[in-house]
Amino acid sequence: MSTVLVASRNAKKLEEMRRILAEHLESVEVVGLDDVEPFDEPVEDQPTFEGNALLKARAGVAATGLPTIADDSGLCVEALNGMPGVLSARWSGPPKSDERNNELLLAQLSDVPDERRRAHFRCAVALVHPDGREIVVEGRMDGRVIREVRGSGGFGYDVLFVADEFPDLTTAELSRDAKDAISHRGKALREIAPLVAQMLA
Ligand SMILES: O=P(O)(O)OP(=O)(O)OP(=O)(O)OC[C@H]1O[C@@H](n2cnc3c(O)ncnc32)[C@H](O)[C@@H]1O
Ligand SMILES: [Mg+2]
Repeated sequence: MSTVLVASRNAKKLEEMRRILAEHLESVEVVGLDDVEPFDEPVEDQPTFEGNALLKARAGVAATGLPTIADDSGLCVEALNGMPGVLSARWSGPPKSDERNNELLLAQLSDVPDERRRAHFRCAVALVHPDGREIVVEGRMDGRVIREVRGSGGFGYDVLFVADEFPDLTTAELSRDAKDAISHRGKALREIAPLVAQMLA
């Protein structure tokens, strides 16, 4: 049985990653950052999701010697020219708070009419092997930002986001399976799962 490290500090994101990988990866043990010796995690200072995902995965490999998967993701709002984008996690400043991020986003969009509230989530998943091989895949989920928070599932901006596939529910109101089926993260991880199996074989 081979082992892969999933390098995320976001417990809810990690939970999504673990369950999607578990469904699509057999005989691979997935460990998290809490299961390995602590190490200095990199500042996510890259301009792209791909760049940050690679940074996090390479740091995991360097510190642990384990093949490492990392996700970098965010919400891109058309009326904000694609922001918060790679800055999504700390959009309202440190310390990271989903609640303050959502309040700020609502305030920024208060005068933006319904027809201009299009947005999409993006996610880059990087897989880095200690032998130097690297793969990055991306996923995307399209929808819009609503005017008040709704729902208690998911994390981050899910309470404000309605995906095109389920126009009456926020992604925080979807079942886990429904979110995974359409999410940026679900798409990227389902694409990378067979490549993880190949790389570890
Ligand atoms: O870097 P790690 O440790 O993995 O955890 P993080 O939360 O900092 O993750 P990112 O740097 O990739 O930032 C992603 C942010 O984008 C938002 N986000 C990403 N995917 C999301 C999703 O599925 N639902 C809601 N918000 C999401 C949310 O605010 C996240 O904190
Ligand atoms: Mg982060």
